Amino acid sequence: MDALLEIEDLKKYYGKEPNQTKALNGITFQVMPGEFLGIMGSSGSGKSTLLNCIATVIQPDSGKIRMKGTEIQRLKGKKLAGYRGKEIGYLFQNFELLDNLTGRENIMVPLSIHNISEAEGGKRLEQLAEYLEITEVLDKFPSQMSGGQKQRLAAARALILNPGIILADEPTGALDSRNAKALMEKLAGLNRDDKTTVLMVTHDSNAASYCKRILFIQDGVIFHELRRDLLAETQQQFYERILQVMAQLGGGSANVL
Ligand SMILES: Nc1ncnc2c1ncn2[C@@H]1O[C@H](COP(=O)(O)OP(=O)(O)OP(=O)(O)O)[C@@H](O)[C@H]1O
Repeated sequence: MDALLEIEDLKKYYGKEPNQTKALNGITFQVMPGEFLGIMGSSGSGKSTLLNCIATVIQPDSGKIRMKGTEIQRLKGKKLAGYRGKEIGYLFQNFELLDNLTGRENIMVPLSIHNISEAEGGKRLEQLAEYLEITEVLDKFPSQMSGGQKQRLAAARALILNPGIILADEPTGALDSRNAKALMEKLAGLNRDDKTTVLMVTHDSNAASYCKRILFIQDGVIFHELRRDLLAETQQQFYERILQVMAQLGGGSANVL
């Protein structure tokens, strides 16, 4: 099977010597179609920089990012807009909903940007709303919703155009544990049943235990990988392995595992 997303020797340095930060210092990995991949690491390890490079929010200094074989740094104009809007769905920590639009209108934003009619997108909207349990807030404004409802609504917006991959940056960061669990169960369900590919950055070991594979990054490089044994390992056992790696993070990659 061909990889959906390929990251090859990605580097991004901020500032100049002697005060340079090597946020990404040669990161290489692949995301296969249907994967649920987590990226973990302590604060400042380069996680958001990585996601922002994939989302084309920032340009890496060197290395390659390929989506379905196409090098995204070469995309321009319509093709770049198509990649940003249709190939990736972005889920942010702080929801990033538009306060003066209703839930339904927020989910429709990507449709109108890409000139897709309400009739065409409406059916998927209703299905997503039902699955994500947000039907009752579709006509409310974000200020009238709970944090969990806002994030599930943001997930519907990220999914409305059926993107190749969901990029989630600390999606449970602003949620209490009950809402975090509800969101992760929905994302895991979409991954399992619809084969939605998810790449998620998180600090939260509980959220990470829903992933099938986790890359741990430290000082801009990958220093460890965990893969869940889906047949022999419970989610709780995987969670405990994640905690073991996290406990050693911050102690320097040389003495880990
Ligand atoms: N625009 C910038 N200018 C200078 N340094 C930056 C910039 N953005 C990030 N950095 C530095 O690059 C490193 C990686 O930052 P990044 O935000 O990618 O880490 P992170 O793992 O996402 O952290 P957190 O978990 O705290 O969000 C950090 O040392 C950070 O201070």
